[in-house]
Amino acid sequence: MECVVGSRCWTFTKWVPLKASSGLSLENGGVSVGNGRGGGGRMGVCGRGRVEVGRSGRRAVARCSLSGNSMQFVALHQLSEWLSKQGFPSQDVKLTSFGEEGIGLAAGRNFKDGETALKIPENYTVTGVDVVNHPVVSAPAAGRGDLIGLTLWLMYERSQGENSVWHPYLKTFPATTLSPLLWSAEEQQELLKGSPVLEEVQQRTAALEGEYEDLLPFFNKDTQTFPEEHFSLAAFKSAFSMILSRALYLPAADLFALVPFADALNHRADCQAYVDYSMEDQAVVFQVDRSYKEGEQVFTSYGRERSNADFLITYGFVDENNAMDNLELEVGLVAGDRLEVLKRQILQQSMFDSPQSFPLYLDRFPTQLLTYMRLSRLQDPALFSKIVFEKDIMLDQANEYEVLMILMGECRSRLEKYEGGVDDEIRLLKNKKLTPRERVAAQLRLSEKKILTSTMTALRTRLAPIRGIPAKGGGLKDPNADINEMFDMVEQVASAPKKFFDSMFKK
Ligand SMILES: C[S@@+](CC[C@H](N)C(=O)[O-])C[C@H]1O[C@@H](n2cnc3c(N)ncnc32)[C@H](O)[C@@H]1O
Repeated sequence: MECVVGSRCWTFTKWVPLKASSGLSLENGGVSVGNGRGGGGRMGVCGRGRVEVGRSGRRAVARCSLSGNSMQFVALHQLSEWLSKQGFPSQDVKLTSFGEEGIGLAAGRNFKDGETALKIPENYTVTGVDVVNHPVVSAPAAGRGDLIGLTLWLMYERSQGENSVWHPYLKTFPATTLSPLLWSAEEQQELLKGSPVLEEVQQRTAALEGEYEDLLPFFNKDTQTFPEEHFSLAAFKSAFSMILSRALYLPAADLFALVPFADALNHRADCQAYVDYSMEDQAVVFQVDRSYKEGEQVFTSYGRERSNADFLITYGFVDENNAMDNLELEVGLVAGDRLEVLKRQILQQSMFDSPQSFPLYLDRFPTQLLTYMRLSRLQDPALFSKIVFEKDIMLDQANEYEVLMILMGECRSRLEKYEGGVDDEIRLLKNKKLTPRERVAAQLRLSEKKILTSTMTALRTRLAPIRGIPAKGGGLKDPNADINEMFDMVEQVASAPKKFFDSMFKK
């Protein structure tokens, strides 16, 4: 079977014949397939019914009670056994339970930076090709995206229970994810109140429900093949969020794939290594980007430029160490500006639009955002020549003051949409009784509020000398006394910024 994806072609020899076990080993809480090289490292069974997984590198790995996790433990064992029988090649990593992050991969030996930790032949993966060739789901999946195709595949294979050839693999998937796509409308409203992600979650939920509506005629036509129990809206959403969190996008093949072992890799913010397809090896491969000691959890990156909102929707977690976490700020030219045509030309030359989005990070925002705003508020065409998007050049003080105050007003009005401030979220997160959904939502709100408050601090620092706020060792004369009063009002009065700047910020 051939699958042509652009210029890249993936040829599949589907499902390999059963082979004798190539040496399954089940070691001290970690499960590996193959020759079992590596031993148990620092992991060890401690006492009756407890698997202690000790400190693993930089991360403390949770202790897991065998009684609590025994089903998962057995499932991992069965997966390894099954893969071995299928001739799945030996890997130098072990499927292991890692507490909060769920199952992950532990190094089965010491790794040096750049070494290959995973090489999984393509015939052990599930992709769009399997969906197209599937006797049941190929029809409803036709013309839909890869993710929906894989969702239908998962729903069907799940509905087959132990009769599915994939049962040992599917059994190791977590029961659910914390993606807000699975929350009720009320939970979305309540837990994401104030966050810009709420609208996105609502839109995506509606799109998902629309997709299901579209599929219903297929399901209703043959309720024996598609029983309500396994093909309900809830089952569809659950399968979709599972695929969203597990299917790996393989850039070199330009497709999504379910890949045993590789889809157990957890994300770490400072990691750059990612899973990809190797044409040469006809396999899915993963090279580590640092050294690991045997037993340490091996990490991947789920994407370097992704916000926490994106992580929450896709994977159901918020990464507190995400240096690329950001909030988008959309700005535009002022409607009715007499210099609009000229300004538009200047924007176009630098490949900017109106409206245009810019990211606000915890510790920075782009110089281009300030330049854009300076241009948008400028009324003296003689200063146009000073506009350089990559450089932080103040055009004149009044313009600078206006721009900084507009940004300040926008941050303030966005903060006011949430309930409580940063401290309230920190306090809330100390409450051990929070549900997992409440916890991830509070983590997200906290990360967003922090971005807004730190942006406001940065703006105040820029504003201080312009406003004539005394610096250490001497007073500054206020050069903007005449407009100060007006902007003070803008910063203080909650409703004023919105009214005043509505034309600037396109919602
Ligand atoms: C591709 S799967 C990885 C395997 C998964 N841990 C499991 O138990 O099957 C992605 C899921 O792992 C979890 N995960 C991965 N990285 C994480 C992290 N840094 N923090 C919290 N959860 C993480 C999330 O639940 C996410 O939806």
